[in-house]
Amino acid sequence: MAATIAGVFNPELQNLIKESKILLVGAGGIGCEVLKNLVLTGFSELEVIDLDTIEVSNLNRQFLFSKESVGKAKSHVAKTSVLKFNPNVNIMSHFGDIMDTKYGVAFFNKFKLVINALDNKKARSHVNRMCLSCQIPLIESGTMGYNGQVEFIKKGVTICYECNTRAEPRTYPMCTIRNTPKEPIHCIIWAKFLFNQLFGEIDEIVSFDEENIESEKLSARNWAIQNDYNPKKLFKKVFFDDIKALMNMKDLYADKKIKPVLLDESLLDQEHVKYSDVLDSEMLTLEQNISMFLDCVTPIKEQWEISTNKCLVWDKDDDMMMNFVVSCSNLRSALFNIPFKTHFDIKSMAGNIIPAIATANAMIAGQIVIHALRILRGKFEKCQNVFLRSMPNHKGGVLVKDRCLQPPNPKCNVCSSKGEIIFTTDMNNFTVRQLEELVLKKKLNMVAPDVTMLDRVIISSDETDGVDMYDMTLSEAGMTSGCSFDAEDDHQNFRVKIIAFDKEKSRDEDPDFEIFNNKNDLHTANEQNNKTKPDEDDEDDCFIDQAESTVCDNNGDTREAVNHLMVDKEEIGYEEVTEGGAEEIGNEEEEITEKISNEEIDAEEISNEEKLAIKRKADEAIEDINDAKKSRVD
Ligand SMILES: Nc1ncnc2c1ncn2[C@@H]1O[C@H](COP(=O)(O)OP(=O)(O)OP(=O)(O)O)[C@@H](O)[C@H]1O
Ligand SMILES: [Zn+2]
Repeated sequence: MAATIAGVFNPELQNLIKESKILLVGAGGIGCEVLKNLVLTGFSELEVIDLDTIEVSNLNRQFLFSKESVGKAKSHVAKTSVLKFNPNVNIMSHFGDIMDTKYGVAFFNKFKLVINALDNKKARSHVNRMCLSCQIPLIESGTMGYNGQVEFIKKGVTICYECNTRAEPRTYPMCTIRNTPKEPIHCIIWAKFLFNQLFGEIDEIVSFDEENIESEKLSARNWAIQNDYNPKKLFKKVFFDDIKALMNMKDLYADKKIKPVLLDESLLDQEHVKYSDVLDSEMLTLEQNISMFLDCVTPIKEQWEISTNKCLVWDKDDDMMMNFVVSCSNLRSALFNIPFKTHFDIKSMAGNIIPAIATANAMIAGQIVIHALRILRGKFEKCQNVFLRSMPNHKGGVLVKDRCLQPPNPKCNVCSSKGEIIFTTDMNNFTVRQLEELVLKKKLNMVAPDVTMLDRVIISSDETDGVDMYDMTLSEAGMTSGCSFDAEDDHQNFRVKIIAFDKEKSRDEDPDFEIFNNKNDLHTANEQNNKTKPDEDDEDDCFIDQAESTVCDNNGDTREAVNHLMVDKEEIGYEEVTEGGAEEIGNEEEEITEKISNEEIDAEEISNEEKLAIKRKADEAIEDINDAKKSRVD
């Protein structure tokens, strides 16, 4: 393989590649690409873990899987497929959840490097903590549409995954979309899937009872063709019969609050209800949604019949396609007791659903392996974060690199030793169970938390301890405003001191609890009348400011400008694959910088015009990086 081909890598690196044990977490879109790259690069000691089985919808980009492998464990099939590239590689595949306590410190300690190719924040945070605890370098990655990033994390050297607040993830589990929608967006995604099933490229199967999912004969498309896309029959099938089938799957809704309700049968025969005079910003009634659905099926079917390969691409600017998604998602909402949305809202929400792009995953996976090689050689300083942009920058590049490693945030609850957070809630109503589920597990990403207050155990991860205070409120459990307690997760080697304040809920819409990183944030929040949550842009700005301050020093404009240009230079010279190969910059500003760094000219001697030129270039470069960061994927 590549590592052993003379001239590709030096003998020392060849050995490192052969001998280093690597853990890959996730064998999905990015994971498949990474596994293939690792094997083809010559890595020979690999373990891969994934908790999921293969779905039809994975096949378009997770190329290690084929139709025959649908339903099988991703990790096992991925292993079998890449062994065909090189049968001499030692790969162990695990079909399991990386958060399972059986993958503890002893498991992680085996690895020289861990690579995350995950799709959720909780698992990412968990692996982050495990790697910090075991002092193992971690490569974190993600893509969204054409965007993506690769981040290097090492305790004491870089920021960790949790050093900065991250936007909430924008992906949705398929089971929620299929069976237990809770929000309008779940119904909108479902409606788009249904559209694809009937008229487009089939991705997820969202309709028609589960037993027949694999049966081609009863696929939604074939059913619709057999019934000549009769709108009324389709309406009955999707919004009545399928729901009855879902309701019969007792286990699905056994202990959940979310259960579908059946619509009134008389709606099947309702007269046409006019909706053309309803503005896009106004809400349609249930009856209007039904009429809209019945009206749009036939025109779309006619478009589909004459389309290339009989395949339509959903387009938010096509009135009929838009009406289909509006009516289907609102009808689905009616079944699950979810508020309707207006045409206008649905258009913007449906237009923002971002598809996974195979080439973005491939580029990110390539970059992951380049980082892996640097890490093995101990060249951490070259592992700056890399961002994949959706549009080329002014130099025609789509991959941009941070100017330097981001140092750890000393206030981080996870990687700094001073983990302390402020927690406010209504202590007379908030229960110990809510503290465990909503705060410790959901918000703070713990897996098996223990809570002690003044040596008294309030929550124990060990059932045999017999501690059961779950139904008590925090007050009943002995907490008072201003008290502090320790929450820890031994498995993650993560502990944090929590200072709790009692805060009565004055309005229904107030949150059940809030978390602040320090007292100042709490005070600011109180001052702003609880409007605390920074929006996404603020977070990004914060992040970027921090990055800039680590590079610029106080030596005045010229130095700053030159520093900025260095970024530009590195970024343009995205040639590091060749490790120090010549860069094709060749512009005036570059020559000046080189002269300065070679001490051929004194920085002070640069003319103002030249300074301005440098500054202009630098600003463009910074803008590029900032643009890329704004689309950081979680
Ligand atoms: N806790 C976990 N333990 C093990 N594997 C996990 C865990 N959580 C998620 N995964 C796996 O991570 C993989 C993520 O891949 P997925 O394809 O969804 O996203 P991706 O690789 O980021 O790319 P894309 O979204 O483009 O497909 C999935 O196969 C999923 O099963
Ligand atoms: Zn941190």
